[in-house]
Amino acid sequence: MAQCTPLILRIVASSVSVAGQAGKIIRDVMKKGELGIIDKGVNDLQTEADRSAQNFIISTLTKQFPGVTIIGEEEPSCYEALDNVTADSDTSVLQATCPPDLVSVSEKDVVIWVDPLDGTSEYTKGLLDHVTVLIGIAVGQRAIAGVIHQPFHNFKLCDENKIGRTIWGLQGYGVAGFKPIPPPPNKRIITTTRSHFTPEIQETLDAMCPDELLRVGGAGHKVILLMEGKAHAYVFASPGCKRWDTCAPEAVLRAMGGELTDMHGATYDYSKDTPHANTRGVLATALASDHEFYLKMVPQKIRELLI
Ligand SMILES: Nc1ncnc2c1ncn2[C@@H]1O[C@H](COP(=O)(O)O)[C@@H](O)[C@H]1OP(=O)(O)O
Ligand SMILES: [Mg+2]
Ligand SMILES: [Mg+2]
Ligand SMILES: [Mg+2]
Repeated sequence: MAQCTPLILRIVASSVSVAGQAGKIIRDVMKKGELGIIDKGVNDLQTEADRSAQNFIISTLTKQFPGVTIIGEEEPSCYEALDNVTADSDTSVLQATCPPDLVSVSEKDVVIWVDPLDGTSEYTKGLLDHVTVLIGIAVGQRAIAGVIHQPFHNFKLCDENKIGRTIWGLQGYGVAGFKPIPPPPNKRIITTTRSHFTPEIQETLDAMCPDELLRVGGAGHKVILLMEGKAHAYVFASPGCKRWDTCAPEAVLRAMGGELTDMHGATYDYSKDTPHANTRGVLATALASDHEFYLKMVPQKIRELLI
């Protein structure tokens, strides 16, 4: 790969390739049927697919970008250096024009947030469309690029070449791998958690009076629903999500023209020493111009709880 290609494009190109390969690891574990489920806490599972996919992603990216900080969801005990990893890059990303303000970013400025398998609870239940691989790229405090790979997209076609899709986005460039569709006007469709529902989420949704509610798993999957025009807003008035759940979705959504913030309207910090928990919840909208409208409907009591 030409070293004159800006670092940020090289990281996105490698992340696109690595996410697709991690998706195959996730499908192979499901095919084998031995999920190796471990309980990490309350309503918080890990499987062999989470472990193996993270090991592969971090081994590969570390080898290519040794000066970049990489933070993954699963514990470092799951990470072993793999000698035989292939260091591919997606050539279409390398051909993209780098936004001028990102041309001279260096390795020490970058943090990569890895969620090797988002939607683990749904994965263990066979709700395979809800699963994504998330690789988010931050420069300083800001999520500026992201890759969302959906390993079981078109799974029913049974043709290995047509299974899975990868969407990537870069601030100042836009999104690729997918043609975004605007949500229907004059409607209020909200997507929220399937497996981490709480009375506070219910109270927030009641205040927002949606025409339709889509309860599905995964932060990546819900942002895909926003991009597909199937929902207007993603509402999670609860503290369970972490930075690796939102870094890639936030960057991709914003590159499309949407927005993702906490429930107070502030952006999360993605620098390397930041806390991992998204304690102030998540609010995402397909159209950034709608964001304020949804923010205003969050009950004061819920805002005070999410600090
Ligand atoms: N209470 C929680 N504990 C652990 N992870 C959570 C919790 N709430 C949300 N998450 C993470 O955020 C994602 C989106 O949440 P939800 O599907 O409930 O809307 C989940 O798939 C899970 O990521 P992961 O599957 O990677 O562990
Ligand atoms: Mg998890
Ligand atoms: Mg996750
Ligand atoms: Mg995960």
